[in-house]
Amino acid sequence: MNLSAKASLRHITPTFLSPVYETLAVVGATGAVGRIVLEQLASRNFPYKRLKLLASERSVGREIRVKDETIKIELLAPGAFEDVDIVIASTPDEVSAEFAPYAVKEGAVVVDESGYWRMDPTVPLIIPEVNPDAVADHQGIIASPNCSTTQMVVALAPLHQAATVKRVVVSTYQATSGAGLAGNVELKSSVRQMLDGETPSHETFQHPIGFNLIPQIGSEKFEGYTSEEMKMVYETRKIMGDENIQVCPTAVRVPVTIGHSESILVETEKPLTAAEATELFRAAPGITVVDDLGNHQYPMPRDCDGKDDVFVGRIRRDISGNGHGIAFWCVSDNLRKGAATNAVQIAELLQQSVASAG
Ligand SMILES: NC(=O)C1=CN([C@@H]2O[C@H](COP(=O)(O)OP(=O)(O)OC[C@H]3O[C@@H](n4cnc5c(N)ncnc54)[C@H](OP(=O)(O)O)[C@@H]3O)[C@@H](O)[C@H]2O)C=CC1
Ligand SMILES: N[C@@H](CC(=O)OP(=O)(O)O)C(=O)O
Repeated sequence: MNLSAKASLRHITPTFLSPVYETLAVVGATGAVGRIVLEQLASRNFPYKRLKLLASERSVGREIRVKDETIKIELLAPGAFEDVDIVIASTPDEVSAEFAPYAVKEGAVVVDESGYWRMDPTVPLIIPEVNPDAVADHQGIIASPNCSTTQMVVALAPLHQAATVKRVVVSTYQATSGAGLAGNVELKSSVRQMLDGETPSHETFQHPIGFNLIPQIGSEKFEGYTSEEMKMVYETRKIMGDENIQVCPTAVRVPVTIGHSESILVETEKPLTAAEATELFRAAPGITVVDDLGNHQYPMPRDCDGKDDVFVGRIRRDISGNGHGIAFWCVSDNLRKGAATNAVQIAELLQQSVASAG
């Protein structure tokens, strides 16, 4: 797909679509990502005739207001998808592993935010700005990538298309909401306990997160890299369709509630100047460039909270390398482009592919 075709994706809104999928189910509707999915469905005017909300037995019967409708949460269980066409799911991996197969058997297509299905060879892993055509290959389940991977790949895609990405060194600064609703609760209580002179407790994170940085996200996975870091390696190659891309990640949890930040050094086969890279970022869908160091302008998590784009700044040449490196900083709202927005955009692509096939 060329950049101008991709640029048109920026303008995709489903408002012109009729609801080819009539019943939409949002699974995990009570969670950090699920809540934003509901917000996105309303703000993007996603077409459906009926909306069903599902979660665990802890939430059954709770009422959630979506647009001008009040909807009761139902139990996620076999049989729940008999009348459902499309599902947007944000549940823990093990929940997704169990329910997605029966949802597909019951006739639904599942867009899944969890990590469970992403590397399954039968499951497309999609960022609509990067590999929208892969949606046609689905066999019932489509995966949305890891949040740190998504924002990095949105930024790398235009550079890859113009100059072929060979190697990436990335350090992440990941918000506590990456660990779900419990993550932000723990950040606030940790800060409060420390300000009160108490010993901070911790459960969601490996260490107290208040006034701290934790260089571990996920569990130990491969040669000293964590599961979160290896997702950035494997998922990047799958989405970009290039097994030769080398990624060296360090993932760090920081005491910020919303917005993952990344410091990225990318080496390309064809050399790029900082000005050329900046132009490529500016022309790419889903990216906003904020880059004026002299006037203290660069992306920061507080400014990206609630926004759908990936924000890129501090774009500069790698002064340590051989002219093939570009360094930059990128930030996105992990609950939006890193999760809910990307999933809703995938569902929009599905609507369009079904509408144009029919
Ligand atoms: N937070 C982020 O930045 C990102 C998250 N993701 C992925 O999205 C998924 C959800 O994450 P997040 O929203 O942060 O997590 P939360 O913990 O905030 O929410 C989890 C949701 O899953 C539901 N759930 C949990 N167990 C069950 C069960 N047994 N049956 C039915 N529903 C269940 C919960 O329902 P209930 O309220 O009833 O317990 C809740 O709605 C995870 O797979 C995560 O890896 C992906 C990208 C980014
Ligand atoms: N693990 C990420 C968020 C996330 O949920 O990722 P995944 O969907 O790959 O488990 C974080 O904690 O910031």
